[in-house]
Amino acid sequence: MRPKVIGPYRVLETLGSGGIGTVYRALDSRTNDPVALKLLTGGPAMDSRAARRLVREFETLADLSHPNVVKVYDTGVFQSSPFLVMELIEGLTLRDYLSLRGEELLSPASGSSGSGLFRRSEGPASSGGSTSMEAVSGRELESGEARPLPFDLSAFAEEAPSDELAPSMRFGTSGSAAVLPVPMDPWLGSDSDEVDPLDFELPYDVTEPGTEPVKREPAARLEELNRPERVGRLKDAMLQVCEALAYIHAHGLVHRDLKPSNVMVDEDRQVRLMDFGLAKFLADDAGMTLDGRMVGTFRYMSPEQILGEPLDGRADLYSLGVIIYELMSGRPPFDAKSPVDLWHKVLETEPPPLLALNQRGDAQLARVAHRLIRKEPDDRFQTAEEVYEALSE
Ligand SMILES: Nc1ncnc2c1ncn2[C@@H]1O[C@H](COP(=O)(O)OP(=O)(O)OP(=O)(O)O)[C@@H](O)[C@H]1O
Repeated sequence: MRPKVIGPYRVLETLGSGGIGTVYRALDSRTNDPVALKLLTGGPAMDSRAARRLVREFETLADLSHPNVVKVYDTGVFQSSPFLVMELIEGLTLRDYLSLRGEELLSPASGSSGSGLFRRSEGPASSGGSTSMEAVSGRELESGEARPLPFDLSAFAEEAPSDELAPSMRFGTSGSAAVLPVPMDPWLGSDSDEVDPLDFELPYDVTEPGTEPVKREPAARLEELNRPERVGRLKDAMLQVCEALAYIHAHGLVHRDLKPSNVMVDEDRQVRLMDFGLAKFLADDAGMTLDGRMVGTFRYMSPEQILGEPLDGRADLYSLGVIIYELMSGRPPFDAKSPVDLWHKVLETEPPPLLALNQRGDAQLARVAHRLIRKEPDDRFQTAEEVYEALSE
């Protein structure tokens, strides 16, 4: 049941639930400021002493300050569960942000009250305990995590990429990507303008032993994934994630659970990295919680994280590569029915070339993604700054 009050915070509604806790919209009764409060009830069971110890570790997060990293204001313990009080982001998760289309945003339903597109309905808790939502008009967002939109959706209205991306967006002209040259080498890509995209053969024969079979999304879906405005948003969001990662890595933190739902975009299109550092605090050095559960989301985990090896920022860069790959092709580089099969694939096989899955995909993003998901950390980009540069070229 939703608590009414947690410390000095008045709980107003449930924003969502994940593997390690539930996030509430709350009000700081001392200042009347709205906040997001994450109550960690889904991690390892702990007594209040262990919770207090964890809270002391969380306090270091409050010292961090970066425009692309969600601000942590306060921490505390509620009924033996630690909680974090954060900046409330009035926005969307990355996946939902990318899936929005101009005509939906500009429809009369999307009034500034934000009540037009979706209405919240408190349903029975799903396996993850998430709040269920009901689409009132328009379509449900891609992730199925529809939530009331507290701002005018026209803030995300589609514009021609060239107008939209310059000068406020930080990537170069190549970023706006209409139809992009198809690379000579589907593994690495090439920027050659001389290759006719339509002449490109699907590289079934280039798949190496142990390579995942090429299973493409339907053409209409690929067209949607390649909408220039969407590609522009993806690139800009990735650049902002790089800035956030560079900052947290410089502060000795590894995110360990980077995935699309941990990236939020506000109405000014400013990206916030969420949940950084939590995984580390909840895990011991081998990346396991006290009850033996692995910390992190399997699909985005690097080989070294799967193997329980010591991690550095390059593990986050691997996760970033999986995110780009998935958001470009509509499917993750490795997929399996069980975690063990998935780990086997991540450790042993090569993913299909992105540009075989999505022939008209953005070659620059594809090259960056493939370099990021190399199995050996030494073979990847080594820092978030390097990724930023590669995406800005
Ligand atoms: N600071 C915030 N401001 C606004 N909404 C937030 C904030 N933090 C989280 N949320 C919302 O709450 C939802 C649940 O967040 P939570 O971090 O618990 O889950 P998750 O990231 O989906 O999964 P997991 O915790 O397993 O990584 C998010 O998807 C997001 O929509």
